[in-house]
Amino acid sequence: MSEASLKLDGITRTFIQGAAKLDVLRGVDFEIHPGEIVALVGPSGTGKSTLLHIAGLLEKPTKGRVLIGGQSAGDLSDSVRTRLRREHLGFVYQSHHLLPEFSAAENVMLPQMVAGVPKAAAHERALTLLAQVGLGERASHRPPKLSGGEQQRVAIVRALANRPKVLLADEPTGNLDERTAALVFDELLRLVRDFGLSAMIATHNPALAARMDRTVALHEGRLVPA
Ligand SMILES: Nc1ncnc2c1ncn2[C@@H]1O[C@H](COP(=O)(O)OP(=O)(O)OP(=O)(O)O)[C@@H](O)[C@H]1O
Repeated sequence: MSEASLKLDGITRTFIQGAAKLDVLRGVDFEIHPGEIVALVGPSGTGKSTLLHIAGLLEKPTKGRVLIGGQSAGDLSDSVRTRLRREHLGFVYQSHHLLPEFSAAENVMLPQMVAGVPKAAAHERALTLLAQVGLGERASHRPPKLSGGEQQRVAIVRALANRPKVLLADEPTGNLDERTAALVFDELLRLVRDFGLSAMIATHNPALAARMDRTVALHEGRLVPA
């Protein structure tokens, strides 16, 4: 089988709060292969967000290694790690985290410009991506003028703007009503499949989990098939 897009090797994460010690992750070993879409489930508080933050290089594990396309992130300087995150990983949160003072297109342009894409090319790509989620006519609108579903669509294409290899998403439709959530989730899956990405998506919704290629659950700090 080809090399894993994302590999977690013996990941542990312990939080210390005063005298209390909380072992949230206790040795997670896991691989996502190119093009594979994995649902991450588990009761609230089992560590799904913590695991996604570690996999997304937003947080460091207490122990263990994260390998992105075969490269171990822990061996890298902060600046190279940041570049690896920017070039290989896209992240979608439950809340859209769009900048309200910028238009939808500008929100999608920003990560590209930070990565050095010229403004005109970033604008063109933003418009192309927004059109792919039915927001071609709304590109110049600012987020407060968009519906919740539209805001989350913008957040999804923003995460894809720099052509990541792996998309990580934490309850990406968790703030939407059931019908909108189903529509936005359809679009998310369609883009991930069309672009040939790997993805790990945390969800509390069994119907959404069932639409992914496989499901893993966090149980007592480890990932187990579900
Ligand atoms: N920075 C932190 N400091 C201390 N404890 C933390 C920190 N971040 C998370 N935790 C604790 O780690 C545990 C796992 O939290 P996490 O948010 O990863 O769970 P989750 O499975 O994503 O939950 P939910 O489904 O409710 O979003 C919780 O008990 C949480 O309180």
